[in-house]
Amino acid sequence: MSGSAHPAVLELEHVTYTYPGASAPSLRDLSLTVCDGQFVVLAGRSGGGKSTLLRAGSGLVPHFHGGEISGEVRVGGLDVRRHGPGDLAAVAGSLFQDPETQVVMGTVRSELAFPLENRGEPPAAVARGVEEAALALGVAHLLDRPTHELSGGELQRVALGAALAGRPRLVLLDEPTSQLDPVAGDELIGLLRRLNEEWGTTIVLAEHRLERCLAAADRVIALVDGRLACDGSPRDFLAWAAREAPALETPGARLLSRAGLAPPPVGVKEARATLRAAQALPDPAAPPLPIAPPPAASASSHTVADPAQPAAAPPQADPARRELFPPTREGARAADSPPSPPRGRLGRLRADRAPAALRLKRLWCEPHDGAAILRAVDLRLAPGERVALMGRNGAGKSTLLRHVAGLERPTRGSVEAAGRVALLLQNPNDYLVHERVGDEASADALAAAGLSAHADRHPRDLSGGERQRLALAIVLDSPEPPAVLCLDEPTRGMDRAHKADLAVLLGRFAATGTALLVTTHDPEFAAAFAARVVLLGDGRPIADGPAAEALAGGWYFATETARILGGAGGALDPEAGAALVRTLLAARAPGTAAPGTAAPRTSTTPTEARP
Ligand SMILES: Nc1ncnc2c1ncn2[C@@H]1O[C@H](COP(=O)(O)OP(=O)(O)OP(=O)(O)O)[C@@H](O)[C@H]1O
Ligand SMILES: Nc1ncnc2c1ncn2[C@@H]1O[C@H](COP(=O)(O)OP(=O)(O)OP(=O)(O)O)[C@@H](O)[C@H]1O
Repeated sequence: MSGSAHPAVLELEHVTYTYPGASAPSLRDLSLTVCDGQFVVLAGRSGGGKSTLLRAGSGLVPHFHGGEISGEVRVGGLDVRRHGPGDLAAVAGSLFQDPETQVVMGTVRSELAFPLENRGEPPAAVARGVEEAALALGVAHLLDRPTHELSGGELQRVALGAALAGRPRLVLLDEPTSQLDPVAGDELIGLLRRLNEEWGTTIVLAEHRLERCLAAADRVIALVDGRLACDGSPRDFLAWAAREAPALETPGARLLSRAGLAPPPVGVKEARATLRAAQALPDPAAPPLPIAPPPAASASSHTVADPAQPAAAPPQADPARRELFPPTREGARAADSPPSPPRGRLGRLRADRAPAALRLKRLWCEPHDGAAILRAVDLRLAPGERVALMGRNGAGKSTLLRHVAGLERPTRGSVEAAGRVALLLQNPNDYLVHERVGDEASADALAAAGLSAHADRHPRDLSGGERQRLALAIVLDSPEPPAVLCLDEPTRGMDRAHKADLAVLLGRFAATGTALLVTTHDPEFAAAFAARVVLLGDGRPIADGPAAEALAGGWYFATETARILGGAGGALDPEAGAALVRTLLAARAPGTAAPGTAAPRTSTTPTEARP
């Protein structure tokens, strides 16, 4: 794919790179050329080397990370060994996986201005560049806000704005949509496509959720264990994936997931047709919907534990833990799936009478200097309930979880939990305190997170997806399952196979009576683990109902869901795919409107008049 008439902007020649202290190279004899005007997607499962390749393009490898590099990397003709990130920034703008660490300035305006000022642009050009970037990224309303107050998605957009503000020739992006809501994610890919088509900007983008970006790409490079495994058009890539991925699989196949490969990119129109076809078919494999009482609450003390407290010493194996962390991943997969929650009106009645695992009563969060973030939120979770908390960037999801876990006190209203609340914050780095992965969590928890092989490494040296899984292992690692488990975007940076594993693990927690409250922008993951979706808008639930209704109906999810299902011709992870299809089909049960037309059920939470 390098035979373009356009000049090369990123060239790698026989590059082998090993991080300091690492036992094996993260890039192996990698040669490729990206030419001006290309839109390249980097694919490959977690740990394959995508971020390392992007770091080489920005000069962080080797200048910041150190390590050993052989071969040659040139960016805009500049040899990366002789030119550091400062020089290369004039050619390449970068968005890394953790916008928290990338955003350095105090306000959004100064963050967007920084790269332009750094280049010595006159004030008028800086002001214009800031305005353009803010408009393009939809962050103009945030310009004077302190960056430390921004939500995860807002921060991601600001970091990208700063990367684009100087109109670089090459843009390197590491999972730029991982924290964006579906609409913002689509807009971002659309924006990159426009930059690419109208300005000729070269895009190199690493993503796990290929269904969203593959249609925009004209070239896909797949890395497996640091080697170039495929380099071609999206069509070539899919053919390669279909051919090679099963061969990479262990029996029982998760199909394409081992290589982190996703379903074919289809247009939304085509996807909708597939969705309609799937809905028209009866599903003989769909299990009956059992009505079972939820498990009894295990405790009734009205306390909210401090999740900031470090986990107790690695616990001893006990029966409850064995149930949560079976010895091997395969064992985990073979474990019985969790009991389905009660369905239908009878189920809801029973759930309403059962003791709550969590109750929010007219919860308000009102900062001194701004509009209310949470507005009279009423929410009740039964023990074992599996709830996905969804909604656009800045809707208040993380703020809600922080209140549930006691990290923030409500300005009005109350939070009651029937025992310990465990919380995984959005930034995995907040949890890493030891020098060794093996010291961060017990061997069982590491095994459940698929990290046993990394026990002797430094936590900060893990790839983004690996670090996210480690933070999860730390939070889930305790002698007793918590009464309430809150996870804030736990699948960030995770490939499909690990997402499916997490859904199974969460199911086991729910089966022990833990209520799950999990924020996610990923409808596929929500379909795989959640029975109920609460959609937050403007600080209060605007829809609250069975996952099937929320995910299959309404404008918010229909496009995204259709696109994912559109590729379901055997390529979705079977578990997630089956759950999604069942969810969609269940949405057609008598009494529910057809997907695509159903208005999500509105919750009973009224707006409280503000004083
Ligand atoms: N700073 C580092 N020090 C040592 N090893 C590292 C470092 N960063 C990444 N690695 C290792 O290099 C390999 C490639 O990691 P990389 O982050 O490039 O993968 P990736 O494909 O981007 O993964 P993900 O999708 O999880 O972000 C992995 O084995 C990872 O553990
Ligand atoms: N101290 C504060 N003062 C004013 N506004 C704040 C403060 N902290 C957060 N906000 C704003 O409150 C809103 C809700 O933030 P929150 O992080 O809860 O959103 P979210 O739904 O989790 O978003 P995302 O999906 O992007 O992670 C955001 O617009 C954020 O900028």
